[in-house]
This record gives sequence, structure tokens and C-alpha cells, in this order.
Amino acid sequence: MSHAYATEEQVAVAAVRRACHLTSSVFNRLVKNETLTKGDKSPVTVGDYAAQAVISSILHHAFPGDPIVGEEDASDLHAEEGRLMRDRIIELANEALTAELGLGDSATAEELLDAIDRGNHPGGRDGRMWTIDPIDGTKGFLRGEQYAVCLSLIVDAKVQLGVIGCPNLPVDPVAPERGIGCIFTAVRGHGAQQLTLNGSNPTPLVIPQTTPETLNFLESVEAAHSSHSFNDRVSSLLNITRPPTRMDSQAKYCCLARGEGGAYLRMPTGVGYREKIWDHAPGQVLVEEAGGVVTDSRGEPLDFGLGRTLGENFGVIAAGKEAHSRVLAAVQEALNETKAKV
Ligand SMILES: Nc1ncnc2c1ncn2[C@@H]1O[C@H](COP(=O)(O)O)[C@@H](O)[C@H]1OP(=O)(O)O
Ligand SMILES: [Mg+2]
Ligand SMILES: [Mg+2]
Ligand SMILES: [Mg+2]
Repeated sequence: MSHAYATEEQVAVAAVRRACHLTSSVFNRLVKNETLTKGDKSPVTVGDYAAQAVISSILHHAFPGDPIVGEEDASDLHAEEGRLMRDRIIELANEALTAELGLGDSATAEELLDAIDRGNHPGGRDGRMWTIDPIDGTKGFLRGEQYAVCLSLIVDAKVQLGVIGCPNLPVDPVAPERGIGCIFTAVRGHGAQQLTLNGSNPTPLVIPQTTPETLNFLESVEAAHSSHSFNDRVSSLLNITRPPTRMDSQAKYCCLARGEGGAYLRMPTGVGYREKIWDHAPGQVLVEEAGGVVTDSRGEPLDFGLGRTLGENFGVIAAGKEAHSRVLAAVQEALNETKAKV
């Protein structure tokens, strides 16, 4: 790890590992009153809050001056109704923080709620900032399927480091006996790799070439998050015969980076949802460092300097270089068909 972000990468992998252990152990013990519905109707669990508290505390310890753009905030936990959840979050976060990192005595409830709320940075074009999505794909997490613990470092609007932990993802898709649980890391200019969940056995990742027979789309499980019908149309324009692989979270970027699927296509459903930077920053650097390309449906790069969101939603196309140009052309053809109809 001899590069300008070696310390950041080491700290980020340690933080994601700790958070992955926390989320997978909390899943087996999750009970009914440990999940809330947020203002945008999406679910959030004690696992999301505790994982953000852990990652934010570890980052603050190592890089006290760095701002954080994190998905969660502690506002729903201050009220009396939030007390049971709050106590559980404090217990889980302290368990994870004191386990092996030697961060000293247990943190107080106030310190941990402050750590969650340190994720309130508005983002922007200048300087260093971290993004945290403590559980990306909370719906997948609740179903016992794919989810990801996601961390990135953005410098002057460019993603320099991405770390994604996927506790439920098979280590090797063709060798199920190797078990589940992987960490993916990428540093701009220094490649992408997959590690085991305990941070060992680095394997470099390179996206292979695909043909219409081997290409298929990676897409959301949730029909409300991206348009399944648009992807079907693009598939038929490209003569893709394999059905799409549906999977929650940035695990899709990870699978793409290690040669599964061939293209991740996420087109808006037309309800005006703005994509969040923490949902794409680590995936973007991972795919680019594995030799791929990530753009919106116009072929423009994603802009991580606009604030907490990517701005107006033009969708996301991620794929290996050659597949990307074919998919982009088909996406534009499908968009033109839609325009011609209205
Ligand atoms: N209406 C929506 N449209 C698109 N994405 C959404 C929407 N609501 C939540 N998300 C976010 O989309 C991502 C999941 O996408 P996918 O369907 O590909 O798994 C998550 O980050 C999820 O947030 P969260 O992090 O809270 O789970
Ligand atoms: Mg969420
Ligand atoms: Mg997310
Ligand atoms: Mg999340």
C-alpha cells in the first residue's frame, strides 16, 4: 500500500470491517422495535445507526479535521420514544469500538449520537470529505439478502478511495464452499482488489470483455429504485439473452468489478428521486480502477461536487469499457423511442 492514501485505506478497511461484523451480528438478533421508517418512507435499523457511529468515530480518531457526508442523522433518536433504540445503538457501537481497536473506554451516548451527527456535512466541490452509507440496501439487509457497508474519500470532488464491505456476498460466485463475506477496496491510480472479510488475501480485480451472450444487467431488486422495464428494452436492443441479476446495494458495483454481469444500469423511475453521493462514490472508483467506465445516461461522468446528491437524475451506466459504449448507445436509442412516443 505505498501510495498517497495508504493510511486512509488502512483506516477505512478497519472501519468497514468493524461495521460489517456489527451489522451481520445484529441481523440475527434484530427484533421488531429496532427498525424505524424515515421521512422518505425508507427503513432504518439500529444496525444503520450503530454502524455509522462506529465508522464516524474511527474516522474522527484518525482524521479529526475531515468532514463527513453520512446518510443517517440522530434526530429521531433524541425523543423519549427513541430511547430503547438509542440504548441498543450505544451498546452495539461500544461493543464494536472496544473489541480490537483499543479506542479506550466506552463512549457515552452523547459522544456516539454526536458521531452519527458528524455525518451532516453538506458536501461540495472543495477539499477532503468522507462519505458513509452504513448499510446500503437496508431493504436487502432486512430480507437477509445483499447489502453493503460503504465508505469513500472524495478530494476536490474526485473519489480517491472506496471501500465496500459485503457481508452476505459469496467470496467466489462459482465456489460456494468458500463461504460469504468480502471487502472491496480501490485507490485512484492504484487498482481495485477484493479482500476477505478479515482483511486478508488481496485479489486484484479486472473487468473482462463481454459479448451479447455473456453480458447481462445487474439491477436493483426494488422496482421503485430504478426502472426494470427500461432495462428490459435496452436488453432486447442489445440482443441480451440472459435475464438480469437483481441485487440490492452497491454489491452490484462489486460484482461488476469482479466480472459478474457485465453492466449495471440504473435508470430513474420518473418520480424525481435524486441519487445520493454515498450510494455511488465508492462503487465508481472501484469500477473505474477495475478498468470500467461509470457515467450517466448522457455519457457524462457523475459529479460528486454538487452537494449531498448527484443533482438532476440522469441515471447511471457502469460497465467494462467496450460494453459501456454498447450499453450507452442502446440506452440513448431507448430514450429516443420513449421521447418519440410522447
Ligand atoms: N426512491 C428511491 N429511488 C432510488 N433509490 C432509492 C430510493 N429510495 C432509497 N433509495 C436508495 O437506493 C439504494 C438502494 O438501491 P438498490 O435498489 O440498488 O439496492 C439505497 O441507497 C437506498 O437507500 P438505503 O441506503 O437507505 O438502502
Ligand atoms: Mg437508508
Ligand atoms: Mg444507500
Ligand atoms: Mg443506507
